[in-house]
Amino acid sequence: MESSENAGFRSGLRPPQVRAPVSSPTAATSYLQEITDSQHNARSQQPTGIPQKRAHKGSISYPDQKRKTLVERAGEPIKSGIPSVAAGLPRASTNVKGASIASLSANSSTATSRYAQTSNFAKSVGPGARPPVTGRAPTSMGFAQSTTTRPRGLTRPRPATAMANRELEDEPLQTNQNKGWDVDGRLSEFETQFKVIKETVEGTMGDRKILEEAIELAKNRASDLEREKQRLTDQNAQLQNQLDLQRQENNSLQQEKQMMALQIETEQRRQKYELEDRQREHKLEVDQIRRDFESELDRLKREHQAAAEARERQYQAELAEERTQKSRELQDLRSKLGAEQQDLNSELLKKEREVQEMRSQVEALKSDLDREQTIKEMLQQQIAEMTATNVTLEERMRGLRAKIDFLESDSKQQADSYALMEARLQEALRVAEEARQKLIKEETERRVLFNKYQELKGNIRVMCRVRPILDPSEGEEAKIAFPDTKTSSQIDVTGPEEKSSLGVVSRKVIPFEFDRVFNPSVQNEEVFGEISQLVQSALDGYNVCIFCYGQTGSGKTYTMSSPDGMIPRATHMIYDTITKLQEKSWTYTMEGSFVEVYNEELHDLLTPSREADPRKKLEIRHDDVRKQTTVVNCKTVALDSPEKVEAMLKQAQSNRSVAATKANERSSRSHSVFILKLVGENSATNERCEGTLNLVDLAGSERLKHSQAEGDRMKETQNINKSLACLGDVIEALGRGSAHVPYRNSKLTHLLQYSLGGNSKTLMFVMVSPLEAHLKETITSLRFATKVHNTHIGTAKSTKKLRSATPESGR
Ligand SMILES: Nc1ncnc2c1ncn2[C@@H]1O[C@H](COP(=O)(O)OP(=O)(O)OP(=O)(O)O)[C@@H](O)[C@H]1O
Repeated sequence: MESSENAGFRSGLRPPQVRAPVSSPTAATSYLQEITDSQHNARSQQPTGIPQKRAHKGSISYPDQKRKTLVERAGEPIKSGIPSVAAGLPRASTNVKGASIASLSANSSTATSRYAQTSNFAKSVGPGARPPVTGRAPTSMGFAQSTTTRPRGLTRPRPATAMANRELEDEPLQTNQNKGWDVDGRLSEFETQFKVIKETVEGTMGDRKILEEAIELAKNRASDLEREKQRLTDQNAQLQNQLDLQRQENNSLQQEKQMMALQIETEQRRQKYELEDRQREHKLEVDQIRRDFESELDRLKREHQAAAEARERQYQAELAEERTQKSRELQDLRSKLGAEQQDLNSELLKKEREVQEMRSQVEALKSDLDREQTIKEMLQQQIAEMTATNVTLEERMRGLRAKIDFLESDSKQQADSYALMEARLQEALRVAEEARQKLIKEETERRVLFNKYQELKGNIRVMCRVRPILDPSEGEEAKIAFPDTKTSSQIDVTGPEEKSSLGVVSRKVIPFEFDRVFNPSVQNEEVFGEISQLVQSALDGYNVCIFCYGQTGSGKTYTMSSPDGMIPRATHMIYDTITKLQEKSWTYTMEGSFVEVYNEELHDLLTPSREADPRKKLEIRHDDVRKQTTVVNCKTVALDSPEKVEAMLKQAQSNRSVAATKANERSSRSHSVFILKLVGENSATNERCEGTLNLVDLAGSERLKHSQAEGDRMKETQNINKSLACLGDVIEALGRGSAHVPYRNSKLTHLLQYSLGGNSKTLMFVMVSPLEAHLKETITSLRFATKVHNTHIGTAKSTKKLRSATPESGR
């Protein structure tokens, strides 16, 4: 549009009018559809289908010419190709695609006049001659020129009328005289042309109507769009208003924010000043308080010093008084002690006499026992002889029976002889039965005598064992002597170096006496020989407890649990005895359990810790009637073969190893208790006995101050020391015959309650290291053992009793 306008102004001519080309009727619809697009686009572009009149440089515009009358046009020379004019005119439908609404309306309003102005027909039939048009656009209108037979370059100005034309073209008219003046022909031609033109005009009128309708539609559309535009403009204005409002609001908020920031800053400044004031005040206050405090402190110090001096003076006076009083008391005590010592010496002499008496009693009992044993052997011999006689008699009887059968005679002699034989046989059987009964009785008596003998030996016995040096690298050997070679009951230990008040260094020999002392060369077999009598007591229905006490590495585990230690040997002995006792009508059941006391807690050594149910804690239950102890939730194994004992020991050992850490062997830090329950029944005498054998491997007895333990290790050591001290207390209380024995003070003594009291036999092994480095611990252990050895525990009682009376019980 812009370019075409500029072109128009440059030429100084009227802006060219857009001319809508005539298109087919179907194009009208698409025209309407594209109006909207075209409103904008068409302004800057020339629609392709619209031929545009452009003002070319040098071209001439002619004023519109007045339409000629038919008479005027009749004078013009006939132009061939008129029908083609009709073909070139706009048809019924008009293609206005791409035209702007403004140009369309302009075109539509001038359409008719333009046709009138520029139709070829008008040009061809118009009176005035037109100057030749060179470079004219090859529009549909242009073909009018081709209607002449003349060449293009020879065109001349046309005459204003047909007549003038004729004069101008005189020469050619003369050559075609016959043709040019045929008026009728030409009239009829004109009429034909007129008809054609009329038709064309009518068609054009139709087209015009259609175009007007289209224009109307376009106008409506334009007004719609105009309204839409108006609405959008309104909306836009509204939005603009809103935006303005928002902006205003934003501005006010910004202002508010600035105000707030200002206020905050002011407030902060105010608070800062206030804080500084407060700090100043506070500092002043603190200074004041400090000054007050210092003066108060000085005053108090002075007062305190005065009071302390007064107190010191008073205490010194009191102390002097106390000292004189105490020295008086000490004198009294010394005299009292002298008297008591005398009493004790006399008591000791009395006790020694008692011991002598006891020893003679023991001797007597020993001879009784020997006598009984000889009787027993005699009886056993008799039984053997009787059994042999019995066998012979039975053989003879069978022979006689055979004879009887053979002879089949009823003779009196034979009958008498048979009766005699029968009587003899009966007599032999009776004697044999009597001998068996006597033997059973003897066994019961033997038990009573044996246990009496045990009781006389003391219900708590202490034995000492010194282990050999395993390797020379272990260190220097302590000076330990075994002077009593006859009874093997003494051990002399040379104590550490001592400095007298005169500066003389000496070493004391400390003698200790026990029931038996085993030197390093003694093997487990011999040791077991000494304790086998206690195992027998357990089979006889007593509660027996065998301890191993001593410092770590002194040989406790070796003595108790090594493959040939006390536990396997005891169980083997029990199996052998049980088998032998079967012929004396005794049947035994044996059950074993293995527990550990660690940090005052009980653990089952036969259940791996990963399988143990943490909710089921081991609990100690005592049966006061049966004098028996059971550990609830603890695994108990029926030991019906020696292999089972071995398997049980192995399992206990492996479970104990799991609990051990690399640094600390668990066996040194816990007490292990092997509990063997023995229940025997005699079908002949209806006797029943229930005994328990406890084999205890105590934790290392080293003192806390020597072990220099810390943390968990310290806790362990404290627990060990506590339980060992409790064991000593219990034994002491039992020895004193105290009404209250503090069994419950430790787990170990609580567990062993019925194996440490009146109804029990106790053996303590005190294990000693042969090394000089362990001398102090050795002496401590031996002193503890001596204390236990000096304790006398009340007479043990067997749990043996008769079962409820049965008809045979009188036997
Ligand atoms: N009579 C002995 N004959 C030979 N070797 C022995 C004897 N007594 C102990 N031993 C050995 O001495 C070492 C320490 O013994 P043991 O482990 O029995 O000591 P412990 O007192 O049980 O120590 P812990 O308190 O750590 O369990 C072991 O190697 C053991 O084999």
